[in-house]
Amino acid sequence: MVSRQSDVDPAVIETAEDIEAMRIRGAATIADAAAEALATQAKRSAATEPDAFERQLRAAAKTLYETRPTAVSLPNALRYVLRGMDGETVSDRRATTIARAEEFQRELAQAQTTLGTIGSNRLCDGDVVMTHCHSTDALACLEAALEDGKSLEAIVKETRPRKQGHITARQLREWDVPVTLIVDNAARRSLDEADHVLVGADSIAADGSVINKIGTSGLAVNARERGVPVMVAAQTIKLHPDTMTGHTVEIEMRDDAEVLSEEQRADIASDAGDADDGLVVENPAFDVTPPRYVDAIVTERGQFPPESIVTLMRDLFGDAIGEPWEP
Ligand SMILES: O=C(COP(=O)(O)O)[C@H](O)[C@H](O)COP(=O)(O)O
Repeated sequence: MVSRQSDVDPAVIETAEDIEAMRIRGAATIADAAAEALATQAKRSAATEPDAFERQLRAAAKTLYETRPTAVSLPNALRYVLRGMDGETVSDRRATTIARAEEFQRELAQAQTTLGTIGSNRLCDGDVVMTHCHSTDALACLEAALEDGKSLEAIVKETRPRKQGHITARQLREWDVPVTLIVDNAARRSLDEADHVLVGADSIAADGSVINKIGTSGLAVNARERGVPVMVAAQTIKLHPDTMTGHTVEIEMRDDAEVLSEEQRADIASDAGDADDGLVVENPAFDVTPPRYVDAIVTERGQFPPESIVTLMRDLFGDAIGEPWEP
């Protein structure tokens, strides 16, 4: 539940609720919405003192941060925008925060385009690409390849329980790419038809592990067994700075109802009735793919073997990592 602090603008609360309920979803889209929300807070703040203004912005960042735990693009976006807040007056702080949020959004879009061009080089005319979930970074690679005149086909995993594969299929059909939609369990069988597995990421750890939609790790293991290369498309905003100091990435556990409706539950537990506490639903939203199953991580800074991602992380983040809302 999104907490409602009195000094946080209703538009920020609404964005936080949309992220929590997955009306806004996908790591890059979440980051973009979070930056936008901080800009809105800055624009609408009625604070008359610079310190009060800053407190409001930090409270807004905390509200946004607490929505979903796994996509590091969210705290990275909040940190980036808040670091730009500067000046001795409210109006200076407002202007610098808004400018920084806009800069962030521009760079995010640019990074995705650049990454798409880099990733498209891995794809050849006539290739068949298997996708999982819906990733705008992964789609950017396909879009760039199509713009290059390559013809592609896609095998799109449905991606239970929320079926984000449908969003991917819709986008690919808009681009006129032939799509074969499969249930998740058909992936190993269909890998024989695929030239690449292409997925996005919510977070990438310092050791090159890829945290992405549940099912990615099984897909990657199967792909390795079938000899199909696994490509991860992820802007550097997906790199998780805390993991450099040994922290692990929290995997979001979502509501049972995404997996099992009340009606289905009652059907399974018909003999035991409502009191059946022997029926537990587990609904992890993400999993961790070890680096040895990933062939390349494609970022806007180039493509990397997963084991070398830590060097890029050090370049980008140094050692300065704190909670995003902390000065
Ligand atoms: O796992 C998901 C989305 O999960 P959810 O639907 O639970 O948010 C996507 O693969 C990544 O977020 C990358 O997406 P993008 O490349 O668009 O950042």
